[in-house]
Amino acid sequence: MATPHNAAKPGDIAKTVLMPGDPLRAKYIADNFLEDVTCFNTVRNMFGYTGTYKGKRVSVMGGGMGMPSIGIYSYELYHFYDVESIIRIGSAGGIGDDIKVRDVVIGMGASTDSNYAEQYKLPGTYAPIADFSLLRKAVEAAEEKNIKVVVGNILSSDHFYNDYEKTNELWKKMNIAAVEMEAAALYMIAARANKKALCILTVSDHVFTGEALPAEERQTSFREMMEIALEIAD
Ligand SMILES: O=P(O)(O)O[C@H]1O[C@H](CO)[C@@H](O)[C@H]1O
Ligand SMILES: O=c1cc[nH]c(=O)[nH]1
Repeated sequence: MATPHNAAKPGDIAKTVLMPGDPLRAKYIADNFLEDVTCFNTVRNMFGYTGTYKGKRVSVMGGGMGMPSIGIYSYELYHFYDVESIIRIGSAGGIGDDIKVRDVVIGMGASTDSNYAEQYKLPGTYAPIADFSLLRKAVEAAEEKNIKVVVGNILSSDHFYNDYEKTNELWKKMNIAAVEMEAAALYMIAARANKKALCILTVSDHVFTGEALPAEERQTSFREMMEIALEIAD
């Protein structure tokens, strides 16, 4: 039962899928953390793998950049492949003054400048939030591993390059910790499907200070976030 974007057959994908934006980060996780790995998707090079982590069956698949992209992949995983939980693991730009490069940020809520919620025809403003059980497990796993995490409101933006330079200052006034581009849509799709989602981020650069992770450090700095996500997969 393939979809236009996923060649997996029924049963190929585990109940929990870790979803980085970059498909090569999915491959990195499969190569470095999983055992008995099989590749279930290469359509559009959006690699997807299933393997085991400490004996647990878990999948990892790229989700692409932006809400339309993660919207397609997460919708298909929830609705056509019986996936229960998607844990996005991504990079983010720091916004809060107390946020530093390499910090791990968990999106309890995901504010957005996107109109992704328009499709639901709601008579008000929807607040996209993480699944509490996944959020709690992630915080507990981080505590056990002595990893400091910031839990708060993140911004899922349609714009990596924004023409209006005051935008991030306005979001900062509302106590937004960091900016990325997918979590709000993922949280909405999960809610609508009655499934679970969480977004864990590593700060790769800071929007105001200009501090940035060197390219070669990105993979290793993302390790803590990957380990938290793998621990809570069930
Ligand atoms: O590192 P990933 O998961 O791709 O996430 C962030 O990086 C991309 C922008 O460079 C956007 O997808 C943003 O959300
Ligand atoms: O979406 C993103 C990701 C990393 N850094 C940013 O500034 N934005």
